Amino acid sequence: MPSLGTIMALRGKVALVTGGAQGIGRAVVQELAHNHAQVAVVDLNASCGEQCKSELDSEFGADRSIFLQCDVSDADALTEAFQKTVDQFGHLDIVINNAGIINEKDWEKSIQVNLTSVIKGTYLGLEHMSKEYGKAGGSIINVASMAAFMHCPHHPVYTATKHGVVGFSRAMADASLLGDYGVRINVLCPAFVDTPLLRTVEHEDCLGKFFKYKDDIKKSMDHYGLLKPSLIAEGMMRLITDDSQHGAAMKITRSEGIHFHEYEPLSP
Ligand SMILES: NC(=O)C1=CN([C@@H]2O[C@H](COP(=O)(O)OP(=O)(O)OC[C@H]3O[C@@H](n4cnc5c(N)ncnc54)[C@H](O)[C@@H]3O)[C@@H](O)[C@H]2O)C=CC1
Ligand SMILES: CC/C=C\C[C@H](O)/C=C/C=C\C=C\C=C\C(=O)[C@@H](O)C/C=C\CCC(=O)O
Repeated sequence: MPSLGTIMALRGKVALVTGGAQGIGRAVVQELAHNHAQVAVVDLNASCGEQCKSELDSEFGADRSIFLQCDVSDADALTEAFQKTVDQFGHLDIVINNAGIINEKDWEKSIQVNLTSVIKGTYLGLEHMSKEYGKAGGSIINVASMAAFMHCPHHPVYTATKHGVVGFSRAMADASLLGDYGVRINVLCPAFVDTPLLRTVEHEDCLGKFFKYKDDIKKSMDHYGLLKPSLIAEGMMRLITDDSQHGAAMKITRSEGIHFHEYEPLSP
């Protein structure tokens, strides 16, 4: 049952979630709609996106969401998705750059989706929310991973992209303070989560030369355990609704639950 405070915080708010049709993004979309936000589901997968939209319409009504098929690595398409969201709902308050892949074979694609698109999505979010553009402010959450605090030998480029997402997000949080953007920027770092992404480690096309380590990855998953997408959505809602959170790196693990990485403070 959503808290009254959360509903009050999100009623009338507009959120854009990339990779919102499945997995973690789908759980976040569900929680946002459940708390009376309007949601733009941005995803490459048309069938999953249409299914997601149909489910949201049935539960919350057709005016609660839109589905926009988009490859986030296509900068023009992502720009158009942001604009269509504002055209549909009138404004934008929350951006969640969540879409991500594991592909150590086409590692350039991994960088495009996991890092370049997060940077572009952050800048697009600022164009539609930052006071530097005459907008009303908002919140951006970028999705990294616990891989950002480790050196995973089985997926090194994925690991690099997630390290990059953390570093970029915290740097932009500091820039937002210095520039008085009025936009809070945080990063969410889950451990292993039970989603379709984990199935990609079964495919040589995704792990490439590291495919021979797939059993080691499974041992890691067994060791650290799998989280439910709903717990990640719970952490996401805290970052969205807690105005004191800015420049935070939220970690979510089986061992520690929802907690934060300790850093030096941002610029005074
Ligand atoms: N599943 C896990 O164990 C963990 C996942 N993460 C991160 O969480 C985020 C979401 O991952 P999951 O929900 O697990 O994955 P998922 O594969 O279940 O869902 C990802 C969604 O993103 C979409 N997507 C992929 N490439 C896209 C593109 N180029 N343009 C638009 N949409 C695209 C997919 O169609 C899918 O609907 C990713 O950034 C991932 O790196 C972080 C830590 C752990
Ligand atoms: C093939 C990759 C599959 C999924 C992608 C996912 O993003 C990768 C996660 C990689 C590592 C997960 C590590 C989980 C760690 C924990 O659960 C912690 O309890 C303990 C480990 C280290 C703590 C390091 C720290 O907190 O700084």
